[in-house]
This record gives sequence, C-alpha cells and structure tokens, in this order.
Amino acid sequence: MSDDQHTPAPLRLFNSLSRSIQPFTPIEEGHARVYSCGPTVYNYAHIGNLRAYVFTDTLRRTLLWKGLAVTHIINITDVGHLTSDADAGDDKMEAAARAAAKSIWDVAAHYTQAFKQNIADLNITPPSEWTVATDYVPQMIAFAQKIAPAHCYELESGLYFDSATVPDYGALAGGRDDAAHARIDPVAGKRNPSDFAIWRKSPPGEQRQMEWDSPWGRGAPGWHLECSVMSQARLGQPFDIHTGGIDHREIHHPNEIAQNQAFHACCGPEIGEAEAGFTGARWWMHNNFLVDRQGKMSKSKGGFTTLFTLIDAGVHPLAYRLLCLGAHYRSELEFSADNLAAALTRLKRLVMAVEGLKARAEGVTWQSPRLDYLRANLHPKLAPLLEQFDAAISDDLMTPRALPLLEEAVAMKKVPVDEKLCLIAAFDQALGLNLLTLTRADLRVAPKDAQITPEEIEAELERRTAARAEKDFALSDEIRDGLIARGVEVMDGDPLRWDWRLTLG
Ligand SMILES: Nc1ncnc2c1ncn2[C@@H]1O[C@H](COP(=O)(O)OP(=O)(O)OP(=O)(O)O)[C@@H](O)[C@H]1O
Ligand SMILES: [Zn+2]
Repeated sequence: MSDDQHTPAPLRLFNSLSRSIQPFTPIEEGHARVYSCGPTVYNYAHIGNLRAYVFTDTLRRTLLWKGLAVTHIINITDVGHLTSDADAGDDKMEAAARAAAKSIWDVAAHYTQAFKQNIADLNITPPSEWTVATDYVPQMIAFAQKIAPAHCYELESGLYFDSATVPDYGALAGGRDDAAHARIDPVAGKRNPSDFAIWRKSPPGEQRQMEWDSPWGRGAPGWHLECSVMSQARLGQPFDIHTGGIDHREIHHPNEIAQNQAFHACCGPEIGEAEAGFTGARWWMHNNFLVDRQGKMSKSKGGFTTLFTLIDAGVHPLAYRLLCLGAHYRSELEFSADNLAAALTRLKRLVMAVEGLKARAEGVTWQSPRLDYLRANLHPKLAPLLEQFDAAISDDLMTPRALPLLEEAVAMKKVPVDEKLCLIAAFDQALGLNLLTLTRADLRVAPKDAQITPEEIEAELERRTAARAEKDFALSDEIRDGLIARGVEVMDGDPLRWDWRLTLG
C-alpha cells in the first residue's frame, strides 16, 4: 500500500452561497459550530422533515469523523411561522391550537415531544442544545431595536425589514425575485415586495394566545428574526455552518442573512471584526426534498407520512434512515413502499451479517475503534476500504458511495473477524445505523394491529419444526395455516433466512 492511502481526505462541502463544493475548515481550530433550522411544532413532523435531520446528523457525524468537536444547535419554532414563508397567512401555531381547541403551549409541548421521539428512533444525535423560540423573545426585541433605525419601517401590521438596505439581498436564492414575492405577499404599504415582518402586531381587538409587549406594540416576533437571534446567541456570528431544507434557500435564509448583515453593520464590533460578504455563517447547506407522487411531502398540504405511521406498519425506523443515506442529501429522494421495503431488506442483511460476525468474534476491542489506530493497524485487505470510505464521506457527504463500502467490508473473506467488526463499527460512527447493537429481533417490529406477538410466533414455529422432524406434515401444515390466519407469513426457504413476516398493517 502506498503512503498516500493513509492520508485522510480533506473535507469538502457544498456551499449554497457559491453553489460550489469548497474545502471546509472551521473558524475556530478543531471546533465546528452548526445551526439547523428546527421544526415548527404545530403538527407531527413528516418523514420529509426528518430527512433534513438525518442530513444534519450525517454532517455532524462526518465533522466528528474528521476529528472536530461540534457544537450543534437545533431550534424549536413555537411561534411566528406563518402559513406562507413570506408574510402572508395565519401563525401556524395559533391556527393549530384553535383547530384543536387547545392551549398553544400544550400543542407545542405535544409535538415537540413527538419530534424528539422521532429523532431518538432515527438514532439522530440530539443537538448540543435545543433552543426554543419563545425563550428568546427579549433578545429578539433587543436585536430588532438595534437594526430598526437604519433598516426597518413600521406599518399598521408590524415592523418591517427594508430589504433594499442591505447589499445583495436574496443572493443566496440566486438573486432577488420580486415577482415571486409579489405573488405570495399581499401586505399593503411595503416598500419592496421582498420586505418582511420582523415583528407582527396583534390586530386591534384580537387577542392572540402568544403575544408580548414591544416598542412596536403587543405582538409576536417574525419567524426569520428568531433564527438570526438564536444562532447568534448560542454560537456567535459568524459561525461555521447553517443548515435547512432547500425551501429555506429561497426566503427564510435570505431574510436571516439580511438581518444578520444589518446587525453586523450596526453592532459589528460587538460580535467581531467586520468582514466582507458577511452573512452570519460561512457555509449555508441545504438538503433536497423527499418527494412522493404528489411532489414535495409537506405538512401544509396534508396527507403526509410520519415515522409513527411507518413504525405502526411494522417498519423499523432505521430502515428509513438507511433509505435516506442511500441518496445524496442534495438529490431529491422518491419515497415509495417499494423503496422502503428495499431499504428494510438491505438493513436486515447487514444486521444478520454483523450478528454472525459478532458470534464468531474473539474480543470486544471493535466496540470503540479509533481512526488513527485503525489506519495504522488495519489488515491490508481492509485498509483501502477505510480510505475509500473516508474519501466518500469527505466528498460532500457522499453516503450513497459509502454504503457499498460498508457492505464490501461486511462480505470480505479471509480477514480477521475482530478487525472487520472494528472497521464496521468505525463506519457506523459516521452512518449511525446502530449496526453493532441492532439485532434481528429488534428489526421485527410488530404492526400496531398485529394479532400475535413475536414470542407467540416463535413458539408456534418451534412446534412446527418439531412436527416436521417427526414427519407429522399434517400438524406442520395446520400450524402454518393457523399462523397465516393470524397474519403471519411463514417464509420457508427464504434466502435471507428471515423465517416469517407479518403481513398485516
Ligand atoms: N419534503 C421535504 N423533504 C425534505 N426536507 C423538508 C421537506 N419539507 C420540509 N423540509 C424541511 O424540514 C425542516 C422542518 O420544517 P418545518 O417543520 O418548518 O416544516 P413546515 O414548513 O412546517 O412544513 P411543510 O414544509 O411540510 O409544510 C426544514 O428544514 C424544512 O426545509
Ligand atoms: Zn430558521
């Protein structure tokens, strides 16, 4: 093996600002600071929303793989996000609380908890901190006060940001698109179609559940203001990477950038030296959509799929994670029952193979592999896989190229089992599939309406094996028919040796 095979690949990431892949180095040596726009907790997250957090988790794990410490913030939007990403419509939280006849705080608490459950089920590392928008309202008011004199104007409905007061407004979106803003934004009196509310006054005579006093009257902060303030409060600006779904590249993030620039122009010395092209973050990264036959999966459109729905149908949530990793984060990913079933089969094969390896392993050193140790000591047949894997994830998180390398490692013949497990454990630090702990039994998720437990099925199958050993085929068939009647397909001769599967759900 040549020496250069031991050299870690430099990390390169696609930056939406330049629309190009650039070598990544953090601002502070050895430490990356990342902010991800979080969920608006007025409904369950759909699996499209969750794709955004599988992406940020892959980013976070890759930064760690490259030896960096990571501070990662995800916010919870519990106020301010209107039904249109520009300034039209109702507050999504207020509308949901009204429809459910519940307090907005109860609605937020319920869906926040459900979101955190989804995050845990997908083995997504929780962020260093969840910042909740309503905890930062005083800071939002203070931020708005600072930028208001030079960048804002007041209308009856609120305080508006004048997008013409910052250079290159909308550059992230590929330029200002006044026509698009004009189509979606009916607010009268705005100076430019792309201006947006940073504080919305409660309409006279109308009491909102969530409102605060401000210099511009009682009301609520705008959604774009929230992310500027929380990212600045927790990470300082500029920080390294800001993430979100690709829809945010068009309005939400350009508006955040405009606010960050305004603040920097007013108060730059407070937060660091002024720099040319300041946007608040060095990298802006966006995941593409999960789509189905109707197009982008979307809460507002209705008819969406949640992770809970998949689990209720008997699908292990990590099969969905594997489905996401099978596509590059910047590609659209088509969701279908067939794609999901293929991902589940792929995961089963991996888990069963790793279980087999673990049964043959001699030591437990593979549980905590260190990359530098692996690099120096790995079996010569396995070593190139480590370097190729490193090159794949370092190339803008190319997980679709990394997964076959994992499968190659699992299948590699004539290499010490413990070393193979070491390498698989290392790969899994980046992929987060829990391969070293997941078992075949874990993958048998009973559908919600199943009429039989896995234990009962196993007991019946043992009885059937005994009957077949005694050549009592009548009893064997009777047991199989009984299982079919309860929604269990017995898979004799299954090449995966999976034996049975539940057909209900
Ligand atoms: N279909 C999708 N595929 C991938 N990411 C998505 C999809 N829909 C939304 N996202 C991303 O999910 C994250 C959370 O979004 P949020 O909870 O604010 O969604 P929302 O705007 O209320 O819902 P929706 O867009 O579905 O109506 C954001 O980063 C958003 O860009
Ligand atoms: Zn945001």
